[in-house]
Formats: sequence, structure tokens, C-alpha cells
Amino acid sequence: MLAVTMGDPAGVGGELILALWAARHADTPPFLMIDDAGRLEALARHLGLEVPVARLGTAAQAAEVFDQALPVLPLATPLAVPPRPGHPDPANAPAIIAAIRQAAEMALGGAVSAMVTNPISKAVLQDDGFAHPGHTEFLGHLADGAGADPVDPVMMLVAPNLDPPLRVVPVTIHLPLARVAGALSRERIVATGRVTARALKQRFGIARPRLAVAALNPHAGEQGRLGNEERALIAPAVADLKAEGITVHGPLPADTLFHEPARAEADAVLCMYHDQALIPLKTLDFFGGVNVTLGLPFIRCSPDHGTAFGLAGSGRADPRSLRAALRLAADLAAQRPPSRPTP
Ligand SMILES: NC(=O)C1=CN([C@@H]2O[C@H](COP(=O)(O)OP(=O)(O)OC[C@H]3O[C@@H](n4cnc5c(N)ncnc54)[C@H](O)[C@@H]3O)[C@@H](O)[C@H]2O)C=CC1
Ligand SMILES: NCC(=O)COP(=O)(O)O
Repeated sequence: MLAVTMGDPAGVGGELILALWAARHADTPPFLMIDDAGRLEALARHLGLEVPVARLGTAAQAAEVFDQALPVLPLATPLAVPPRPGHPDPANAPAIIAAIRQAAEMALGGAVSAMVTNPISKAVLQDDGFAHPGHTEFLGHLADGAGADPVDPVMMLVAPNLDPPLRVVPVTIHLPLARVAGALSRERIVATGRVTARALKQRFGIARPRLAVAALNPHAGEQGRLGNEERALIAPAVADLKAEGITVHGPLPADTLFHEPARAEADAVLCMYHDQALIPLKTLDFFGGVNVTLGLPFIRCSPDHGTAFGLAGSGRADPRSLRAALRLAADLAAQRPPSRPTP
């Protein structure tokens, strides 16, 4: 059983999950929602979807009811104001954060096999004082201290339906572009490569993962004429990873890393910043992309898109990326190779 968080209730998460439950078939693994049951019922009525809602007392009840009704566990912190699609309200931030915390606790404690998050607006949560840049960092914070090892969360986006599949890992995540070069370090690149290689082995079943490492600058720095990060940081980090026995190549010019033959050469591409990683993935398969947090002691996936406030309440948002996230979470939890959806 997967636990799915509410996300921002003014975003598209609720209607995507209603659509997926209404069209449930073998391709969509069973899940429970951590959400406000009344708001989901109202949303289903608004969209004309036949979705009975089952109010749960415990996660264990979800499996029995999933075929007949959408299982919903109540929010530990209730919504402060009725959500309005497309109009986020920071007053609901504590409920949004509580749902993420509940799912993480359930995944850590084994009450569910994995968690899947619906999109949040970082700005809306931060308007209410949320101190974390996104789920990735917040989940790392929640998981740190739960086990013996320190937690180093790493963001990976996966397009499992591409052939060959694409997996991209931004070394710096939620950071203004102007601060990227200063935030990069040999240690950060090595730590990210290490977590990625371990997760590819342990979670994705790739016995000898191959990493490609992107350069920061055009033409991989053109031998120092277009930037020195390649020589000062990235090449030494690649050497360190090689010394640890990891199969890794780089720094490689980023503009030629994502066409089909290049994708066949690597199981994951370490990128230096958010958009260097996410633009190729979302361009090649926006509706099949999944965000996975590596380095956690549990599995967390999410769709690759955000809250799409402009579509919220219209019923026009496409549920395929959320469905891909549910499927990948279930596959990773069952330790089986990622499956491809029926169209
Ligand atoms: N995992 C998460 O919680 C994520 C949250 N965000 C948040 O989302 C908010 C909005 O970010 P944007 O950059 O505008 O990205 P966005 O993904 O919400 O929207 C970008 C474009 O894609 C379209 N789109 C998004 N999802 C779609 C779907 N399911 N079907 C059809 N079209 C879809 C939107 O209508 C818009 O044109 C931000 O506040 C950001 O923090 C963004 C990415 C991931
Ligand atoms: N663009 C991806 C993104 O912002 C997702 O961040 P997170 O909330 O999964 O950390």
C-alpha cells in the first residue's frame, strides 16, 4: 500500500488522484490518500467524477476498501481554510506539511511500502515560515536520526518509459542560478555520486551502475578558457568516485549528453544544477517523468510537475506523471525492475 500526500489543495493533486482512482486498473497500484475527505468529495462532485470516499481509522484498512472507494486517512492538522482551486492560501501550509510528515512516518515505520507526494508550492509554504526548499530537503531532515547513518537526500528524476531510460541527478537543487558555481564542491559532487551509485544498485537493481558527470560550463570549460570548475572541482570529483570503484565518466559537455546514443552510455547523469537536469527530462517525457528521492531509508516518488495552479479545478490536468510515480514507487518497494505503462 502506498501513502499519497494531499499536496497543495489549491493545486491539481486532488483531481489527479480522483481521476486515477476512477480509472483504476491493473496499471495503478493501490494507494491511500492523506487528505481532507470532505474536500475530495466536493472536488469529485465539481468534476462530475463518481468517487466514493472511505474514511479510514488506520492505514491497514486501506487494502480492504480500495476496490470500492478511495481510502482517505485524515490530516493530523486540519485545513485552516476551505481550499479554492488555483488560489493557494499559506494558512493551509500546516496541513500540507503535516500530510508529508504523516506519510514519512508511515513509510519509516513500515505501515506503508512507500510514499508518493502531490505537488506543493514552495513559495506558499515558505510564506508561512516553512524552512525547507522542497520535499527532498524536508524528507532528509525528517529521516535524519531515524537510523544509524546520516541521511544525504539526493533528487533524481527518471523517465522510465524512454528507451534507453533517462535518469538525471542535480547536484545542487533548489538554488538561484547565480549561486550555483559557489555552491559546487568536489565533496558535494562525490557525495551525490556515491548516493546515486548506491541507489542504482540497491533500489534499481543495476549491478554495475555507470554515471556520466556533466560539466558546468559550455564545452566542458574549453580547457579553462570558458570556466575552471571542470578542472578545479568536477574532474577531481570524478577521479575520487573512480577511486571508490564507481564507473564514472566526465566532466562531459552537457549539451551532448541527452540524445539517444549518449543516454545509452550512462545509467544516470549527474548534473550541476536543477534546470541542467530537468529540462532534458521534461522535454523528452514530461508526462512520464518521476521524481525520486535517493538516500532516504524509505521510498519517495512524486510526479515531475508542480501544482499547475492554472489548471486546478478544470479536470484538464494530465494524471500520467502521477500514475508513473505510483507505479515506480510500487516497483521500487517490491524490488522489481520498473515497469512500463499501457498507454
Ligand atoms: N514536487 C513538487 O512538489 C513540485 C512543486 N513545484 C511547485 O509548483 C509550482 C508551480 O511551478 P511551475 O514551474 O509553474 O510548474 P508546473 O509543473 O506546476 O507547471 C508548468 C506548466 O506545466 C503544466 N502542467 C503541469 N502539470 C500538468 C499536468 N499534470 N497536466 C498538464 N499540464 C501540466 C502547467 O499548466 C504549466 O503550463 C511552484 O510553486 C513550484 O514550487 C514544481 C515542481 C515540483
Ligand atoms: N522541480 C522539481 C522540484 O522542485 C521538486 O522538488 P521536491 O519538492 O521534490 O524537493
